Amino acid sequence: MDDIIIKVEDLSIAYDDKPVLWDNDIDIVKNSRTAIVGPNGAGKSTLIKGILGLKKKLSGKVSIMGKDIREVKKEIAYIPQSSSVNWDFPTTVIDVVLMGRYVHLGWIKRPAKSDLKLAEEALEKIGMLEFKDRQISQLSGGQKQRVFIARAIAQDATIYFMDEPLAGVDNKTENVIIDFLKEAQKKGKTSVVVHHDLNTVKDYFDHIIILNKRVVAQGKVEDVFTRENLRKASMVGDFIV
Ligand SMILES: Nc1ncnc2c1ncn2[C@@H]1O[C@H](COP(=O)(O)OP(=O)(O)OP(=O)(O)O)[C@@H](O)[C@H]1O
Repeated sequence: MDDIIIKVEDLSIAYDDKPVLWDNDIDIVKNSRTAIVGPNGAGKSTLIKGILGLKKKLSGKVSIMGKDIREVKKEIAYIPQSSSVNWDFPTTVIDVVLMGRYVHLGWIKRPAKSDLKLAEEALEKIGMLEFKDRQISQLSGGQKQRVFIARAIAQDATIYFMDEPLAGVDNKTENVIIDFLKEAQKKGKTSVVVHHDLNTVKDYFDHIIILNKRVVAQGKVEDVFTRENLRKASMVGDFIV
């Protein structure tokens, strides 16, 4: 039996009385690289927000590492959809990465030299150290996404949630992100990633949740990533599994 790190029971979420997730039971396997796939409007972002307690539930229960989200916040890194972030906010690259350290700071709430060192190392890892004093508004889409990855690296979380981190990024950034996910897995971490490109699912992930308001299938990529399940989620298109 696989170890379950996130357990979702009976989760339903609605916007203005319109249900977007309905009665979902989901198990996320510890130390997996799990993709969430589904057509536009399937509720993928809403599922992540529901798990993280950022959206009010109509019903349901979520436990992470056997606990309520409020007790395990330090262990969780969340990279939201790039388009939902206000990139005009006046702040520098290094300050964004340092935010990853804030969950670890005590009541004084000021990053120490060691935090700065970790933030710089994270930027170095993703090839962005030379941009550390730049305003985030002055970065390309791929560079912005890499800064978010650096923030997640600096946080040193146990579970990484990413909402379409590969949307609109260049090849180099895509490789940086996938290398990060694979390296994190080697260190025992778990990642849960909203993903659009069905052609790369098999290379990038080992587990998958196929969603269309309800979970159509979940499990190992090799077992459930089938044409039949994609069809059930209305998302085969011209894709051949
Ligand atoms: N703040 C909101 N208020 C009202 N409706 C919303 C809100 N956010 C999302 N929705 C609706 O909920 C449904 C699910 O949205 P969600 O963003 O979770 O889907 P998704 O699967 O992530 O979609 P995409 O692949 O297009 O990003 C959609 O019909 C969307 O229009």
